Amino acid sequence: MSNKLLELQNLKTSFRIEDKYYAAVDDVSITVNKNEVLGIVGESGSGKSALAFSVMGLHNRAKIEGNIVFKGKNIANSKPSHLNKIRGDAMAMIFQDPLTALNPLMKIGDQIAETLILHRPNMSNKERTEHVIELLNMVGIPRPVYVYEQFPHELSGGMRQRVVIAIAIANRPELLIADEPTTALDVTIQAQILDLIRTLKNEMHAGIILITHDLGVVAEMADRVAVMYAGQIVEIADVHTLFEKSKHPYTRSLLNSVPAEGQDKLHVIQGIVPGLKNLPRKGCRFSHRIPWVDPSHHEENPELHEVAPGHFVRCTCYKHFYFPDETKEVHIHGNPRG
Ligand SMILES: Nc1ncnc2c1ncn2[C@@H]1O[C@H](COP(=O)(O)OP(=O)(O)OP(=O)(O)O)[C@@H](O)[C@H]1O
Repeated sequence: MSNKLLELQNLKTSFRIEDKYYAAVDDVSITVNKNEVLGIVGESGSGKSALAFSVMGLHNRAKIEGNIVFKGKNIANSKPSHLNKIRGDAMAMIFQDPLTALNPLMKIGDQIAETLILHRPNMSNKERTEHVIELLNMVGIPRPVYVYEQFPHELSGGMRQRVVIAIAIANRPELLIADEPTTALDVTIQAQILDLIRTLKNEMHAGIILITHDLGVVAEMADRVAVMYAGQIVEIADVHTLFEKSKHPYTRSLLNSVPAEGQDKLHVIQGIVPGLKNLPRKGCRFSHRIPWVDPSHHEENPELHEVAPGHFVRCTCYKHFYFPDETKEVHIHGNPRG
């Protein structure tokens, strides 16, 4: 039996700005397997959330092209009635900001019960209440019977995020998308929430897409990592390879901008991901951030190249990339850490 849970085939998500559509996710093809955490990293504006919302069918006015194959069925552009059956059931999402994800006027327990009423209508009231308490217990909320009756504003940020997770896992989703699930939390709470997500993978064997700009989180949690830049995947590999043998200049600059043990120098590449209207659509999208690399080293139509089994890199410029304060000779034959 196939282990494949989700397959994005040439996914393109475009938003209308004034009178034209601009792709925020541009020709992305990736797979998420059961019992696997796929990390998606990239700077703000690289298209991570647009990708997640596309999978969940949460874009109202975007144009979606390509296929989103979930458990063998293409759900791209499915009717809302069909998506409503899957969302919160076989597929669920943990949002970045628990305050906006929760209804401020509804008791915690009732908010969790709501998703059970929707997807498991045959559950008795008693069974449902018991299940909600069990879920609150599972996500590590102390005094669950008491918390059932509380409102979101009465809980701390970490506890609220646990409630959001309880809602997401209420129906034992097979695919869980976590979009920056710990960004709003302090470091100790962050570690607890990540532990919880790890437990979910181990106990429920779910496939998890973990979106973050925090490379430390990815290193700790992911099995495979996709690096996004300007709407495209620029590199994808298993987590070990990505951290030890990354090749794409963007990945290398992401890794090199974080202080690491034994590293005496940080290489920060200037600039930001351009806005949608100004995104370069031709050639290597990262080229304007690395102007010292000879233009002839970029491909005209950069493709993902499989440089080792399961390790893909976009644009052959990686072969010629070096940081300005390194010597060219050391790097021209590959990554010094590789
Ligand atoms: N509904 C929308 N309409 C128009 N443009 C949008 C819309 N949603 C996102 N965008 C644009 O699409 C691009 C990708 O945004 P997205 O939110 O997916 O990035 P991201 O990588 O998730 O960033 P962050 O880490 O800040 O959440 C950005 O340029 C953003 O401004």
